[in-house]
Amino acid sequence: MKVNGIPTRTIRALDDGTAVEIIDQTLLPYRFEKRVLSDWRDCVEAIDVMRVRGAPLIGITGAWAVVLATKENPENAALIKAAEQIQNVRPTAVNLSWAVQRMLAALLPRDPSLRFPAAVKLAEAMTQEDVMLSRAIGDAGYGLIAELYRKLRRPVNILTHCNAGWLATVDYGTALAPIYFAFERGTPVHVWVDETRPRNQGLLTAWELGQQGVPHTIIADNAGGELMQKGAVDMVIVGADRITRRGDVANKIGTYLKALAAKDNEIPFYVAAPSSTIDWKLNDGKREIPIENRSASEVLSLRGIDRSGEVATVQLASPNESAANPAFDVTHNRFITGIITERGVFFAHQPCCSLPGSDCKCRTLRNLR
Ligand SMILES: CSC[C@H]1O[C@H](OP(=O)(O)O)[C@H](O)[C@@H]1O
Repeated sequence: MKVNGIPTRTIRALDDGTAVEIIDQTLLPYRFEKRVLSDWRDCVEAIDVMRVRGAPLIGITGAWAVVLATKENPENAALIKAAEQIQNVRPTAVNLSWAVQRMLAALLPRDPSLRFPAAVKLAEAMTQEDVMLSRAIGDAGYGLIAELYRKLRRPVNILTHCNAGWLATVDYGTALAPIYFAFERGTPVHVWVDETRPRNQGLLTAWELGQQGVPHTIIADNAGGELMQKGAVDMVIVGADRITRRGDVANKIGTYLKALAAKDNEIPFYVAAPSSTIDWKLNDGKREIPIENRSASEVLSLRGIDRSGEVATVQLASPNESAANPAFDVTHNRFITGIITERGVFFAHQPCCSLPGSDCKCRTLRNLR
């Protein structure tokens, strides 16, 4: 997508893969600054403190971290040890472990002396693949927005939570991709943007939408239910960090509450994600998806800019307060209308799939496998 009119991606390789350049998202929306990472440990730090964030993007960053680890030492022991540290930085998004394991599976059978160029080639292919996946998700989701517009004959009001835009991927995004496609194709939309405490990724979403000229309004996380009850929300589209084979979805904390409110107000609730976000090993999301617990300080403080325009953190709570900070929650498939993937819109488990010997071809997730 564009930043000040210039096509920009969140990550790109430099110097034949011996370094990568990222956007430091801890400075957005106040400052747009890029950062060069030339050591795999810098990639680990960038994922941990969320200079890069968003399930697909941390996966791609993990892939490039494996490239840099291979550059440093392509021998099995060192590479496997580095990969272990890379994939364990953040546990909830399946994309990180998926990307690291995909790199290892391609590299370990090779002679160590040939691993670095192979790693660069695969990481580059995965980076391009992510862009294509986001575009396909945008196309698939656009149809849902266009269909709603045909019924409403007025701008479609879409609520989104956190940031699942191009900043969460290499380009285009997941939940925001259908919105960008609709806007670019002349279907009028307006986006309600949840601020998304405690890290306020909604400010990234607002910044992204503003850069593309998409109408939007920032709201407090707790305002979504009221807007839904007042008929101001026509659909919800959010991203995902991990989806189980029955369609339970882990996403940013607060997603579950929006899904409850949408169900109660009979508002379609869609999740947008590449099919690589589906963890086929898991079934019951609430029981099986690991939820990242982040530092209490993120809840007890707030990032912004001070009077001099410097990015600063201010203490919100009185000293010595304690806080719980689960970074994700899980929404059961019964609250999800559909999952927008690069291969079209799929649905959670349907009764027909349970019939003995059923080989139904309905668009349930299992037919995505
Ligand atoms: C396109 S997936 C983005 C997904 O990741 C975000 O989490 P975080 O900002 O902590 O990386 C959030 O869950 C988004 O929906």
